[in-house]
Amino acid sequence: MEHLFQFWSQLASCWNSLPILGFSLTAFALLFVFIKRRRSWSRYPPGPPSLPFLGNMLQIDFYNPHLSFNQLNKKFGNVFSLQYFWSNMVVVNGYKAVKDALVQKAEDFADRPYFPKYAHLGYNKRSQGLIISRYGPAWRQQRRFALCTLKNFGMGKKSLENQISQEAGYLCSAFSSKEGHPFDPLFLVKKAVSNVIYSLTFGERFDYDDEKFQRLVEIFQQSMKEESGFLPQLLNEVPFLLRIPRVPQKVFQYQRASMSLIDAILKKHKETWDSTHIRDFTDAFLQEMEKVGNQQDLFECIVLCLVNTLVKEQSLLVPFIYKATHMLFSFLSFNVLLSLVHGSRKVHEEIDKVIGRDRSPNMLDQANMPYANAVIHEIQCYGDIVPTGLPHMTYRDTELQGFFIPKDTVIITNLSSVLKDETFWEKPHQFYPKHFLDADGQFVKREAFLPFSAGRRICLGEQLARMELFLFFTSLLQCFTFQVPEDQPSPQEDGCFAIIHFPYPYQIQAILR
Ligand code: HEM
Repeated sequence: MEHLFQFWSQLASCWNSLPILGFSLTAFALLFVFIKRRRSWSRYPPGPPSLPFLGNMLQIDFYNPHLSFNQLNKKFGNVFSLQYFWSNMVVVNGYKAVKDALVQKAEDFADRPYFPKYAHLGYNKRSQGLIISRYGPAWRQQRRFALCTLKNFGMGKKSLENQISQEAGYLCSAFSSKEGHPFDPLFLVKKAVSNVIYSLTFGERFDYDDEKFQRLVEIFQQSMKEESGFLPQLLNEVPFLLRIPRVPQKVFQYQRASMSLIDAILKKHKETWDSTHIRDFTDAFLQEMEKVGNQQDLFECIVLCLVNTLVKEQSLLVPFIYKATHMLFSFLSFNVLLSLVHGSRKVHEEIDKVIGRDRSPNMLDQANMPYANAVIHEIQCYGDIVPTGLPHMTYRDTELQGFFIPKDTVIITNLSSVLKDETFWEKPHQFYPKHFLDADGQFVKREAFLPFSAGRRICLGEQLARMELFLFFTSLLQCFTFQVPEDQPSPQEDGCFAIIHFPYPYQIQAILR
């Protein structure tokens, strides 16, 4: 009985001290987390000192950010940090570090930052469309839908190959109509690649001199330019500035105009839409929306972002169209430019041997054309089409190359530093197709060839892009020899930057072979 009493009194005293015990345990746990966090932060990547409020904004050339990053890379190593106002940013450089991030730790680096400027333009906050969508169910659903629909409309198949070959034929006719006189090829090339994406998306191609088409192409081009420079970064990081009357209208006028144009096309599509006859990507998209709208519980995020208003519909379409066309446009304009500067005799010889002059190139020819294939790959390295990739964000706290990177840190994968990584490429700063040829002149794949990025967010249009690159490239060089007009300077090989790297305007003569 005495023992029982003792037991009860001990239990009661413990019970009384429980709050103290609980408090001590919580304090201990918090201290432990604090010390652990401090230790982790001590392993945060190094970076240049930053100014209060502005951070490192004044140290970056926003018209050539990859060049600024390359300089900082030399000083601070492959993984360094920057401060954009109050956002933490880490720049990852070189093949090894980029591969570690995007492939080895694929999910940790798969998120995208939130862009207030796009929300202001009318994109949905939770899912701003496939390219800029946050990592999660809405992104997964959109990616699956886009891939599946692109395949249904011929990506990787003969039907799309024929369509691209036909467009390449139209481009060659437009070039030959210049009858060897000097002209700027950029606008024609832009129209040709735009047509491939537009026919996939809207089911129609335009004549090159169609006024509506000219305006559409011009507006998309200007929209890309609106994304570069200091001001858009400032508006993104200090979003209350977007509330100042007329500021967003002025800064993003072309993006707004492009949305209105697509609005009109979508409206027309809706009027003629027939669920039993899906003509193009937009029809498939409208069908998906109807399906999703009827099954609210299925894809909650997609419903949020896609159903009801036309502006929300564009979340998927607008970035998809203009980013994709501009990447292809940039490649092809560099293609003409580099053939011009570095000569194309060996490609001509290979085309004559494998394809001849009487039929159009097709994708089966690629296996027998190692030199042309090597040149196409080298143009992508040398042209550096998407030098800083698209921004990623860490999905959780993670480690990279021994550094601690907290959740929600903006990550820039400096693809330029991968395509010009001195530890992987023999002559990274020269146009050198031998990077992709072995000693017997056969084509070899190189692991540091990542123009389409890697991992979860790898370019969705890679297959389509590769098909277009090969068919346009071989069709143009089958028909023409390019030369610089006598009174013109040789074109500049470097380009201007607006997320994507474009060549400066240049003049050529396309001489029929
Ligand atoms: C030469 C042509 C092209 C190049 C060099 C290129 C390159 C890239 C790069 C570097 C990214 C960023 C990947 C990342 O975030 O890590 C990307 C994303 C993307 N690209 Fe391309 N691209 C090209 C053409 C295309 C085409 C033709 C399409 C459309 C069919 C397309 C659709 C996309 C989409 C939808 C994404 C976003 C993927 C996602 O976030 O899940 N691209 N591309």
